[in-house]
Amino acid sequence: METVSENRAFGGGQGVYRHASASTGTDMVFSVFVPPHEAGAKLPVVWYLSGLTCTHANVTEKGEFRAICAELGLIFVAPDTSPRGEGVADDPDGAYDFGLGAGFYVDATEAPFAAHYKMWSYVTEELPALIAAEFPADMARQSIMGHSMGGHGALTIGLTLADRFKAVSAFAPIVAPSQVPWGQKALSGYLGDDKAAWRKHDAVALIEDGARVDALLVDQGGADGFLDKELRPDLLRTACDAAGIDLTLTVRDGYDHSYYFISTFMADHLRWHGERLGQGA
Ligand SMILES: N[C@@H](CCC(=O)N[C@@H](CS)C(=O)NCC(=O)O)C(=O)O
Repeated sequence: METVSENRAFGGGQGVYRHASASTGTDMVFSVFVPPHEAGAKLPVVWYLSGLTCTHANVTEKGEFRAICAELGLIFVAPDTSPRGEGVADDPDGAYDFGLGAGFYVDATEAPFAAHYKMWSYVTEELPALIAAEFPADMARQSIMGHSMGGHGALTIGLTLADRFKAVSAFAPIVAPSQVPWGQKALSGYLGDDKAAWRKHDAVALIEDGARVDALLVDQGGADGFLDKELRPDLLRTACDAAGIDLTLTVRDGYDHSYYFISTFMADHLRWHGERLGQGA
């Protein structure tokens, strides 16, 4: 692992790191905030998965998570959203919603994407092992959150690995990719036409098929331009109600899809995670 940058922040350290990923077969960059802590202490880990077009940098620079993570003693990890570099296939038209910056947190099975687009394995296996080895992380206390495509990632990973994550939350998530244009394009492109494979990467379908968590926290901007066509939190509401999952879904009037929205509600989400990770209110 190579250090790209390290900066003192809120008494802790904000780092950006690069490593050669066996999952993707590319170099991958991620960021980690380590709050101030006593020597030898192990701290819980909050995973943040980003949305379309993002790298680790968007939330790292605009997410406003550090003060609350320092207060609560939470490590905050932000991976990239796709493999990148020479030989990595992109959307044939260079569109923003598929290919580079749009890995959708799946292990692709379709050529040419299967060669490098292994974001599920990267985020659920390889990067956690690296975090456990290199940072003062208590891997028995992890939680996951994300935005938009990253909200989809947080929900699907949190529902699938429910024993691993003590809290799952999302900002403006894609909740049912099988039913919306962004998701249909991505899942068909990465996984092919087998809809059974899609269901493992669709939060609403996972819940319909029996996946369970005790509770979910979702905030959604009421003025988000993607709300009705791509995000559809109503579908998550229906699925959670039918399954008995305690979903706290709040539509925030006037807020859009941007980091102005995310940063406004970041502290609320991290406090909710902190309570469930044993780090106080
Ligand atoms: N308007 C964007 C659509 C994609 C978008 O809104 N991406 C969201 C995640 S789905 C984001 O976080 N963008 C980066 C940022 O706001 O910093 C574009 O066309 O690039």
